[in-house]
Amino acid sequence: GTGKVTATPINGDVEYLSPVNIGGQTLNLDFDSGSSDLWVFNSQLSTASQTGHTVFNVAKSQTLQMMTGATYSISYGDGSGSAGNVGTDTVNIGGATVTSQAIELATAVSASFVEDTASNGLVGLAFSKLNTVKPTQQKTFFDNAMPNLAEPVFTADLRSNAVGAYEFGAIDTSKFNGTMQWAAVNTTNGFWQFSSEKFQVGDATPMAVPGGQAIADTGTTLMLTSAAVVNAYYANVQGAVNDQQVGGVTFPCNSQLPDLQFDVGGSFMANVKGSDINFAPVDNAGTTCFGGVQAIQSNLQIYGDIMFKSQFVAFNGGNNSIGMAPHQ
Ligand SMILES: CC[C@H](C)[C@H](NC(=O)C[C@H](O)[C@H](CC1CCCCC1)NC(=O)CCNC(=O)[C@H](Cc1ccccc1)NC(=O)N1CCC(N)CC1)C(=O)NCc1cnc(C)nc1N
Repeated sequence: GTGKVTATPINGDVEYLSPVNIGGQTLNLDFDSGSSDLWVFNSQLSTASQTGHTVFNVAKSQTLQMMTGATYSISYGDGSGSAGNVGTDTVNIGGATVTSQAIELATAVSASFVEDTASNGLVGLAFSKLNTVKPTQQKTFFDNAMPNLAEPVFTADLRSNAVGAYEFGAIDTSKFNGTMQWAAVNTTNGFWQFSSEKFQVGDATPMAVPGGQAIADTGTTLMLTSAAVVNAYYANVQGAVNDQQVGGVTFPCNSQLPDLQFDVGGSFMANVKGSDINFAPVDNAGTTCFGGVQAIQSNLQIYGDIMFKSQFVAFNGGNNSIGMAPHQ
């Protein structure tokens, strides 16, 4: 079978939310190809933590079965996290259904999750080896769904300030231009990781990237790479400054940002449109804007939503590869 759901950008493309049906109850969740836990806001949480959220009511599901003694605890790159207990239930994502999916039921969530009332949890779509359930690690929705999918794939069609889609089991060729190009994924770290050894602005000399590895992460808002690449890119932008106050590079909102190409698997260069690198204004007047490409101190670069807004991406769990093509 196949399954398709909308991916709706929230608060200026900070994240994308999709409807998921769990035991008959529908919640808007954040699909995250950078982690492997499916966890939800639920009726076990304190009333304070539930404020403003749609929660999964554990009493109302006819099919929820608690997993005795199972717990989870996860922390994310931005310092947020959640923890709780675990059950299994039927999960239906746009028609793709798993009858006994591990559902992680938060009994504690960090403040940033409480404040982000649009999101009621995450669907982890990285590799199951990263799942945090103890004592028995659980499988992701994609791993469980794969045997019944028409093709062992899911795709991310994320749009700038417009509704896009996640699809399981098929690659909709009407959603991208030209031929999709593929690269091998290294699953050692549990991420959708591929080699990405260089960047290029226009027809300037390509810039090498130390470590030369990247992950495709729908759960990260920005595109995070080496400081050297960031500085070389914004050297092309009049008035760009590294503003510690704001926490990264800003520039005049009316700047003409150049496109940025990045290497995928050493086999092709994919393009990020300059317009997608203008992430958002930092001031009310909208004169100074925050860059979508920012520096990270890590030998693993993180290509987040900024990249997905320029590239239609296919994740192939059958042969562990990643496909990219410019959006239609
Ligand atoms: C099993 C763990 C799993 C693999 C985990 N994976 C990740 O952290 C990557 C994953 O994709 C997570 C998924 C996020 C988590 C927060 C909620 C939204 C989804 N991504 C990140 O943490 C990347 C950094 N965060 C982000 O990109 C958040 C995402 C967000 C969006 C909306 C609301 C709130 C947060 N957005 C921002 O920081 N910004 C948006 C606004 C802008 N003005 C600034 C940048 C990990 O590596 N954890 C190890 C880890 C733990 N602790 C730390 C400190 N670092 C770590 N790497």
